[in-house]
Amino acid sequence: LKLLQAIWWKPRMIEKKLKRQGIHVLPYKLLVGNIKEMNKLASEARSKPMELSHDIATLLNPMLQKLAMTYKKPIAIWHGTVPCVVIMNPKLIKDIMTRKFEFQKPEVSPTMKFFLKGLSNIDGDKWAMHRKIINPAFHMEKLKGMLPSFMVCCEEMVEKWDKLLSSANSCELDVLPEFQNLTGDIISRAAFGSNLEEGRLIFSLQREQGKLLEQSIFNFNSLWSRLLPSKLKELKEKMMQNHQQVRALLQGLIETREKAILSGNEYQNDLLNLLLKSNFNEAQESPNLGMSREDVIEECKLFYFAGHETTANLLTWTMIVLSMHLNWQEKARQEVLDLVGKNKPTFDELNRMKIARMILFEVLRLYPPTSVVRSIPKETQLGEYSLPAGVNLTIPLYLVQRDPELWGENAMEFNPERFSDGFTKPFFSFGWGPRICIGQNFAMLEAKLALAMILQHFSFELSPTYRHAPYVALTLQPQFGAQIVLSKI
Ligand code: HEM
Repeated sequence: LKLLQAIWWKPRMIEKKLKRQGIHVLPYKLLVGNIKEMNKLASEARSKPMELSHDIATLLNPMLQKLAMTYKKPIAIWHGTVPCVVIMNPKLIKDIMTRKFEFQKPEVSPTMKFFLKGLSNIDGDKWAMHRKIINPAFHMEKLKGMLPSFMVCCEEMVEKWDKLLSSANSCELDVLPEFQNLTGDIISRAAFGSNLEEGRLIFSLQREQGKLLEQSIFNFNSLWSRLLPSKLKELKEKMMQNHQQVRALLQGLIETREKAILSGNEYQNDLLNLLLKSNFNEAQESPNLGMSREDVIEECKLFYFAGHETTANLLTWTMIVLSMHLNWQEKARQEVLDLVGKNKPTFDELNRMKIARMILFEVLRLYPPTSVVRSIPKETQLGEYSLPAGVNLTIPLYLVQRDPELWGENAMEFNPERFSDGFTKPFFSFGWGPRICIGQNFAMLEAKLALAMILQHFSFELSPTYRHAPYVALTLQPQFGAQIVLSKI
């Protein structure tokens, strides 16, 4: 009876409640919901070659795109037995993202829950305390102190690319793995600058952990693996080994740093140090406040997951888009050369790079690395809708930020001028409200620096081997890589 209730009766009841409020609900299909047909339509769309355009929603999720264009109100689709209400209205989106205690992070698989416990996956008072402690580490003046670390990593990448061009005028390069290495290295240095070797080891283990987690989600969702759990068990054992190794390394680092802070022996201002100092200050106010050592370990691990792939994708799409729009590549290069010539850009000079900033925001509008999802543990009012408990809310940023009603008839076009006066339209690529991305200034600074240094040294265009195929694999990536032809300037 319980099973029947979960897979048939409850979905039926929710469907009725949603329909009564004028929400268009796709018919519920026992157990699988609409996932199967959604995936089928997406793989059909992907099997055809796509022209070089920014109209990518038809490729990412053709079913959702059609529904969103047909029904201007919220619609609901089924992820298995879970109803997902798709929200496109910016007023409702801001409301959801502002009411942080009512609209919470959704339940993830038990494996994800065990291995990812940091800021982005916690709620309530614990989240508020962690956010307060971590915030100071990402303040602008702290980021300014991290710029030399960012610079070293970018210089290493530019030197490597220079060497590739030492015997030829141009060369082809898939920039996606290049930027994954760059942002991984930057976050290692920024987080554990004074213990770089351990930092790199921690993050290479985290990288492997990320891949295993991705596989575990796939396996967890597949019915066969749940019936034959040996594959899942193997994955979990490997993940557990990595988890313990990372924990031991971080514990050692934290103990040494804590001793140094207490004895007044300052380390340089990397993220770990800033976090520990802020935690000490919090604990001094009251012994009940402050994060435990376990919490600090989890937050350090999260920096890597949250900050590495997202920024690598931003840089990758920027290279692709600037190869499609050579006039903007030239404008951005001119700005960099006018401001700094071939010198290393300073923090203030980077802040003055307006065209680079406009380009990065326009790329983030069209190619947001993630979408946002929330759950509601109890019946909740949202605008005119009363949403029943158990419903998830999905905000597909790649659709919202292409909506012609919000962004104008030319919403599909790449036009960085939209951001010449800052944010005049609803822009959610870094989230919104109290849970807005804590690392957004960090990401923008590293992306701007990397872009400026690339523009100083190279011109680039798309390789004939590049196939435009945006694809969601946890984050939005080019499915077959980002092959670019680089030439030296
Ligand atoms: C282009 C790069 C990035 C993008 C597009 C991005 C996007 C986002 C978005 C959309 C959220 C909100 C998710 C939600 O509300 O469900 C978020 C949260 C978060 N991001 Fe980023 N992010 C980027 C880079 C970074 C970096 C570099 C770091 C750290 C070094 C970082 C750390 C975090 C953390 C810890 C959260 C959780 C905040 C909270 O829940 O309070 N992100 N990010």
